[in-house]
Amino acid sequence: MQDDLPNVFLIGPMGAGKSTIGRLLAAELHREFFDSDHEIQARCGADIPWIFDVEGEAGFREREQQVIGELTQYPRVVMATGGGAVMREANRRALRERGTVIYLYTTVEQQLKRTARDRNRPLLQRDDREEVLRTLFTRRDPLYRATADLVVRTDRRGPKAVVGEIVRRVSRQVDPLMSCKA
Ligand SMILES: Nc1ncnc2c1ncn2[C@@H]1O[C@H](COP(=O)(O)OP(=O)(O)OP(=O)(O)O)[C@@H](O)[C@H]1O
Ligand SMILES: O=C(O)C1=C[C@@H](O)[C@@H](O)[C@H](O)C1
Ligand SMILES: [Mg+2]
Repeated sequence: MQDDLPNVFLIGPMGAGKSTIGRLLAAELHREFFDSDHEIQARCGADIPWIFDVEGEAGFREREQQVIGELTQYPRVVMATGGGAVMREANRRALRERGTVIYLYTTVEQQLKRTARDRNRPLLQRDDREEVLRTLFTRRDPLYRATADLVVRTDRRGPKAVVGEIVRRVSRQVDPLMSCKA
């Protein structure tokens, strides 16, 4: 596998597949994998619902900015971010300046299916989940697009096929002639 690729940062909404695809992509590229949500929980010694309960969403966003600010400085990593990471300008800037940013796009219908039984996403622990996801999509989709170098759909194919597309498209960005090679 080509070894001169930049850091790869995955952004997108809850259930887009950032954590799932990020882990597979890192294995494919022989890169270290970080997940900012996991890192926040490990450092805090508590899960995300607990942080939201005790510190509020604002407390969680502070922790998230700290973690993204640090992890984006590592070389040669793949990092999955949380769905709301793009809400802060400092995060958008760190991601854009320090790697290739990929927006994993999916539909609200897929998000609903993929997060149906989950209890670890505090923003979705309510009856009007569909409305919440649609509101977040309207607010955040322009920010995902403004931050990303590439948009990759995850609603029509499984994680392995998505990883294949990411590797092909990121490689092409690094070496545009690759698309002409056999
Ligand atoms: N391309 C895909 N096709 C089908 N299912 C998928 C795909 N990608 C992820 N999933 C499934 O969707 C669920 C949510 O995926 P994942 O946790 O990776 O999302 P996420 O983007 O990291 O969400 P969050 O922002 O909340 O951390 C998982 O059960 C995963 O197996
Ligand atoms: O979309 C969001 O705001 C969130 C997504 C998750 O990845 C977590 O970062 C947290 O549940 C908040
Ligand atoms: Mg995740």
